[in-house]
Amino acid sequence: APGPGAARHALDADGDAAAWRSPPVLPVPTRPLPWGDVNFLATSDTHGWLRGHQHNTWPEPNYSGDFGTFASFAEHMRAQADERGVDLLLVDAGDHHDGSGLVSTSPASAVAADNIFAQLTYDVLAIGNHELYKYESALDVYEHNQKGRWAGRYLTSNVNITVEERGRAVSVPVAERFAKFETRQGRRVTAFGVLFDFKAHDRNLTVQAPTKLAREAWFLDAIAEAPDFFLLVGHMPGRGLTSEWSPLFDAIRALHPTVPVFVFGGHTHVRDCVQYDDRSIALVPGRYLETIGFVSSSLPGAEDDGGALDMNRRYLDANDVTYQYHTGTDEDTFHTPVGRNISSALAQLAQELQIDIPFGTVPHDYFLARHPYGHPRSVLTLIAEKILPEVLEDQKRRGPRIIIGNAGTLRFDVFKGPFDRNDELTVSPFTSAFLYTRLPAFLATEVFAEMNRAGASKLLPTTAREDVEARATRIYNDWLADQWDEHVAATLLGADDDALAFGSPDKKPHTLGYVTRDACKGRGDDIPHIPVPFSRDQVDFIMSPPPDAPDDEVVDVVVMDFAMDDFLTAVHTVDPTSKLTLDDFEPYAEGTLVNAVFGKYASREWE
Ligand SMILES: O=c1ccn([C@@H]2O[C@H](COP(=O)(O)O)[C@@H](O)[C@H]2O)c(=O)[nH]1
Repeated sequence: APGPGAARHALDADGDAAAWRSPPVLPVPTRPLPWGDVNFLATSDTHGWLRGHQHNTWPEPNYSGDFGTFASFAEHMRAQADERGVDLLLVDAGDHHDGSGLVSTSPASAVAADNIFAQLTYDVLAIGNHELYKYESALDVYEHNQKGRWAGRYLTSNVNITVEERGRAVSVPVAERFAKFETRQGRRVTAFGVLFDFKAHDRNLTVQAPTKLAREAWFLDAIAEAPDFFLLVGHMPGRGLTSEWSPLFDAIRALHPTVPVFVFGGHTHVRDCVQYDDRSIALVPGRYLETIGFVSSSLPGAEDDGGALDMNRRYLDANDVTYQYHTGTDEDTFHTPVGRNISSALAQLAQELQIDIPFGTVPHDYFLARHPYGHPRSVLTLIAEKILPEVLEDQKRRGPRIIIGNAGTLRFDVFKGPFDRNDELTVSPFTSAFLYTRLPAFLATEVFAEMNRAGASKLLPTTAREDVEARATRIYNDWLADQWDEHVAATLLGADDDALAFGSPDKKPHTLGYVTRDACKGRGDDIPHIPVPFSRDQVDFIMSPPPDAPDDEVVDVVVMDFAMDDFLTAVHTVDPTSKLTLDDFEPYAEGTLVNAVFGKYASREWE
């Protein structure tokens, strides 16, 4: 049976009552978790998906558990850990903001959603880049931390905020810089919370590069004494050339060659795992409350020979079938009071925000990345060719125009069936506005091509590493593309997907989902899946169809404000003599933000 969230749109998939009567059947896990002396449950990049995934188009049902059922799961897991005499810690690597109606309706709704999030006790949390695009978001984290929302466990080792204290502006850590605490089994932990060297943050916020953090006197002081293990939670990738963990890890290893180090990353939205050495493990637990990461490890005994520890990981699909299998519970015994409270608080918040009222009914699925840009069922094509040209209206400017925006503003698929404000904010949560200038049509088209050639600058975790696979969206897309290409190649070769079948024909995958290849031993995915189709032909920027005007005609060129710096850079690359600056732009369709264009279109075209 699907989780509670799946029911809401049970009519969506086929638009008839049959879908309601036969909700998707989820596969049951078959491998118990490999518990160790210390165990972790990890989330990251939840982006407000606290009500779980509510549509029936696959692979959505895999992720139908809401944050309340996750809380019930975590509580049962904690109780199991106590019974076994081992530790279980909960960690989260940031990016709570931007992504659903709960967190993206307004700053106040994001605060309310985070207050519900905080009903589940976490051991360590870190901040993400989406908490820093707007000063107010970071200020909220700062103020609620001061009021004890996360009980001293929200760690911002390298992120400061400028606030007013006694009439003076001072730069202070957004929350705690580090934490030292004891687990329930009495193990001493030293923990940090780190963000990658993020540049696109708002004013009055500071992010220190992890390389610099690793040289800070306070950091060296904090790691001087050996704990039973180090816990590094942070919003950055776990491995590859992009990994920014190495300076911190190296600083720890220089002092403590054998103390276990557990790293929990995020930002890239992938499932990933690597061991830096045989006493450390780094895990990235996906995105959007789709995946719960599980890590377990043996710990050195009294007579430590310094040898390898037994470290394991598992990626759990976030649904009630998974949760009940791994806790030996059933529908009657699974839900805990905290879990139920969280689920009903989320439902009540959604009701108050009025995000479940449909604008219209989508005739068929549109996918963010299953089709190439230009395909009629691509969300990118939909917004560029249909939605923006139709709903972006400026009463004073009726002439020909070209509209350019960043594809990163679009975050999810649009599914067949009722389309409501929650769906709208899910696909496009950002409050980007539109500005226009006047340029020859051919120049705008060339600038658009140059923007895609250069790529979106704001995706770079570090500007110094432009030439590597450092773009978070690219890492996620490449990960999906590799899964799909491998599946297609295997199918063409006539292989029977044995690699995915967990060695047994009756366990052959039959549902779409993630098929993870990472750098840790054994199989990470709890459930074997068939990968989701993916097209590599994606773009960083989208453009409306050029107007029916001569190439050299000067037209309105409308640009989404978030893409403005990349637009101006591209203008000066294409035409080095251009003097165009931001001052040459005026507001266009004032008051229309990108997070409201889908709803407008749905009310008109999908009613
Ligand atoms: O106002 C905004 C803020 C961000 N974006 C885009 O979001 C992604 C980054 O998101 P991650 O979840 O951290 O990967 C990037 O594509 C930004 O361009 C935006 O469009 N508008």
